[in-house]
Amino acid sequence: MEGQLTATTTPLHSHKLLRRTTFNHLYMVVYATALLSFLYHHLTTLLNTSSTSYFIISFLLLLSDLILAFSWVCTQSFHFRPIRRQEYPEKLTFKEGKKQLIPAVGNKELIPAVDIFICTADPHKEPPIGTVNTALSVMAYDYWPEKISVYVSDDGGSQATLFALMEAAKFARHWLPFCRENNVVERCPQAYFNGSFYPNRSLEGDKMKTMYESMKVRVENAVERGKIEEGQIDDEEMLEAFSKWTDDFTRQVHPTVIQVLLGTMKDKDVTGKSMPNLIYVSREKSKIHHHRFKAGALNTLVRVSATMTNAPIVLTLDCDSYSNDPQTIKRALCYFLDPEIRPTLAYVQFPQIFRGLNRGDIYFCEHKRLFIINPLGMDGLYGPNYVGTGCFFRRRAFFGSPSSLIQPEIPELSPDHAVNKPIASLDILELAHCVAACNFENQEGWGTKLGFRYGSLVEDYHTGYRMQCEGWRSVFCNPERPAFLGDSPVTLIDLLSQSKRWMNGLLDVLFSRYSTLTFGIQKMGLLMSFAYTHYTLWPITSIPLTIYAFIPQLALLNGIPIFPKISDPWFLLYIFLFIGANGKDLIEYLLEKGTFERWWNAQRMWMICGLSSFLFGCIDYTLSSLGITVRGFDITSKLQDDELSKRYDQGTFEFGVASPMFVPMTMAAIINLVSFVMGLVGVFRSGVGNMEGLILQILLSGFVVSNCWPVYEAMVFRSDKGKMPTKITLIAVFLASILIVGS
Ligand SMILES: O=c1ccn([C@@H]2O[C@H](COP(=O)(O)OP(=O)(O)O[C@H]3O[C@H](CO)[C@@H](O)[C@H](O)[C@H]3O)[C@@H](O)[C@H]2O)c(=O)[nH]1
Ligand SMILES: [Mn+2]
Repeated sequence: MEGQLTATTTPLHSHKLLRRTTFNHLYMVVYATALLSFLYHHLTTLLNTSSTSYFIISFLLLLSDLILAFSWVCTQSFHFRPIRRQEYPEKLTFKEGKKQLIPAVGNKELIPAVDIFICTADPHKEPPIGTVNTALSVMAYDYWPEKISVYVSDDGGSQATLFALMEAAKFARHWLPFCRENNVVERCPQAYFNGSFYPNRSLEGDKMKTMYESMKVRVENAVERGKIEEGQIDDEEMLEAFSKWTDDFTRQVHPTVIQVLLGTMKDKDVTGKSMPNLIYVSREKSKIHHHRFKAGALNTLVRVSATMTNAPIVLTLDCDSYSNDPQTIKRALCYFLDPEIRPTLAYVQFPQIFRGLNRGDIYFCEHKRLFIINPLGMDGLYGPNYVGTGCFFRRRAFFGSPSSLIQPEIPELSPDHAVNKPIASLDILELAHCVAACNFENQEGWGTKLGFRYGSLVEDYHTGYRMQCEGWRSVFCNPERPAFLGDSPVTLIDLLSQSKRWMNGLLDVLFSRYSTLTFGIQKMGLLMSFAYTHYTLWPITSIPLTIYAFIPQLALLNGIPIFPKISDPWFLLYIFLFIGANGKDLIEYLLEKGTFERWWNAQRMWMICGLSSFLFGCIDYTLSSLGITVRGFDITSKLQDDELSKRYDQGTFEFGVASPMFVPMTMAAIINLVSFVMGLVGVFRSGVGNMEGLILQILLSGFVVSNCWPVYEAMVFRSDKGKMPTKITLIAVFLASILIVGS
């Protein structure tokens, strides 16, 4: 369709500095001064110690505090110039026909097409019905359907996923007009039929619901059987597609499968209107070529989509992040169409927001800092980091810096190439297969200079970072109504495995030649590179967290005072630093619509991760760097069983499996309890006066104990499947006793 989008009145967006900024600056000065005096005090203590054990303890504490202090310095980047944006999609108007006069205000633009990438990788951990819902929710965007193409990348190479998308294509013919005609806001069918929107029931709605439910059953059955039998398919073309799953077709080794399920030129919905394109892509896999996980999948989609539609705007989504607002494309366009920011704008990132979190969000899946607070801060600098899903890119950004376009190996892949053949034509399909093959990337470029970057398990963070180093900028778009909703882990081990993978990926970047501390500083200056460094330091904070979880407590048990006495003025400084950091954090959390309960759980998860996923991430990274182990991308499960969901909804921690990651935290729980109790006993026996030097250590143990409540519960009081496995408890008790006796 020809036509133009115009902004009738400018501007399409605005932003303002957050009111808290002045306070932030003031706080920075005060806290930094306190921190400096604290480190000075530390150093003098260290230099004045005579005994060796005392020296070792002081040294470890100084090391911890230096790491924490540097991490604090890095976080200040987020508070330096935080901004909040607003966009006005209603100001985008549309004029049909090329010749029509367009009001001479604002900018004129041909309606940009959008290629939407959805990644899935495992039909068992990521049920295809979820992918179907995500695909349907974006196909139903309030946008010109012929301008939308949805590409689903299936790294699981699963017949069930292809089958599910075939079903989605059929259902879409009814669903899209239904949404349009009824002005449905909730365009993800599962969410619509479950949610609070469905009460306006209608005959038509009920019919849709029945249709949806029966599709769901067919899809789930297909997953269960794992194979599609001939009888289930009547379409010739589809039969041919399924025939690619020969006996030697495995997830790790198989040819490319590309199937156009809907083509906008030929397929119409039940009311006769055009449909978006829907394309299934399972790239070739072989044992000789590394597939580069998600980044590899996305680069394949960049190329395949270039041959088929080559839209200037690309949206990346994980299979679980469905669209929650049909206006989202227009919202993103408010930035992409602005001529002022356009030349360097690489991407518009929406926050990751999760559905179904329990009230207290016990595992801190919400990641309010990562997904909301910090991006607001980076937005006032060069823009937020890319978080893997819910992000609109300008295709051009995959091909070199804003000032120098890197031409890909064939002209058809270039961002300015115009596709002028129908997507299902033989030429196009042949080329699409060629660029999806494993050996296509043998040439230099992809993953280093072109497309999504390789070399880190957090391809999202790495890609956004490298683009910003090249001179690209980004925008954080955080509308009132969440644009996307996703799934989060519901068991502790899932969360920790995810977090461990992230830590591995962050270390990949920290120790690469593109390190945020060297390359980053050169390319982007201190503020931006410190913002990025804040993340690469996450795994490293396991060092101070581990030291603080054991050393002061063991010293307390041995009656060794390591912090200032109550009567010492330095005591107040310690208290101030603790309360200052936590208090500021809490205020910020509450200002961004958080609750105290969630904040408390967030700081608890920080401790838990510090003693598990951060620590094991570092170990994992070291082992694999030495070539001892091989790392992979453990996909986060998006499944939930009923009993498990019930425990999760009640806010009960799920341990259940005997993972080594639970050992250090369980040991810490035990040691802190013992030292806290012994400390209190000491105070009762000999009075506060004689224990003056140990009070801070007792308080610290008490604080850890109050955070460890779920661990005690899981060790002692629970009998359900999610309790702490006895094996872990025994190992932890054994190791903790050795530490106590040996110290
Ligand atoms: O070889 C792979 C591995 C994963 N994926 C897809 O990657 C996405 C993210 O995987 P998930 O297991 O959900 O990881 P999370 O840790 O929950 O994801 C976060 O962190 C990832 C980086 O580690 C980012 O890619 C994600 O966008 C971000 O949401 C999913 O859609 C997967 O299907 C692939 O396509 N191929
Ligand atoms: Mn995920």
